[in-house]
Amino acid sequence: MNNDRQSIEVHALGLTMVFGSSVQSIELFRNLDMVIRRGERIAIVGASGAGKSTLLNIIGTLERPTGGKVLYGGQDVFLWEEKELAQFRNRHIGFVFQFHYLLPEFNALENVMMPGLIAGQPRGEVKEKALVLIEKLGLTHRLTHRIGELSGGEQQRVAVARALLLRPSLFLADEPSGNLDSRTGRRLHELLVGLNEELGLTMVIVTHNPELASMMHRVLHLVDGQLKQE
Ligand SMILES: Nc1ncnc2c1ncn2[C@@H]1O[C@H](COP(=O)(O)OP(=O)(O)OP(=O)(O)O)[C@@H](O)[C@H]1O
Repeated sequence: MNNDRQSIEVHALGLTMVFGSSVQSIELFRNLDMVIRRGERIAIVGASGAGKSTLLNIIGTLERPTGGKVLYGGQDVFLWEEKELAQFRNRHIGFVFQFHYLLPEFNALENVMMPGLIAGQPRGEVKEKALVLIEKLGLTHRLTHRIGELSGGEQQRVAVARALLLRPSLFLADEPSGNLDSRTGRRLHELLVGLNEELGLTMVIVTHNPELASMMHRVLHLVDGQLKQE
């Protein structure tokens, strides 16, 4: 399987994030910069509440920062209309969350196909791509199982396959192994590293798991509102 989609370099510039009112507010970060180069795998670590998920959501265009910019290939994505941004996100960014948000009323195959169908691609082509990914992730025997009939590790692999369907420029994962037992978690970690090495998939992963962090090219520690390289 080739990754025919060019990865895009991503720059976060001067990010500031403040929640709350002028009376009571929490500042998560101020003037934070980050570069994600093509083909890199990066971990973001830090204490609970430091703002890791918020930072990942901003990089993934799911949340708008209070200040600063996120550039994809030089383009300031937060200048776009919400609809345009949603299309860009679906097309270019693959997201995996700790609680994967799969659709329980659909089976594994249908869940993996969903981003392709949302993007308006022909059903036959989408199905073909989904089947290749499902096989790669070792889930072929679970194709027609509904989400509730799959183990936690299988559900997480379905979420990874779904995130990869449109060959994203950037793969983001928030605690992907957070609710898995250590053996299943380890398998998922190896799978993610393999996808990076094999497909050149650029990835940023928020994790509390030291083993997963140690498998990344760079570990960035979010502390006192700044990223420090370990
Ligand atoms: N929409 C919001 N409104 C107000 N406060 C928020 C909002 N989103 C997050 N926060 C606060 O910002 C802080 C950072 O949250 P975030 O989830 O980014 O941290 P985290 O580093 O990912 O934490 P954890 O490791 O526990 O998941 C928390 O104190 C949280 O309550």
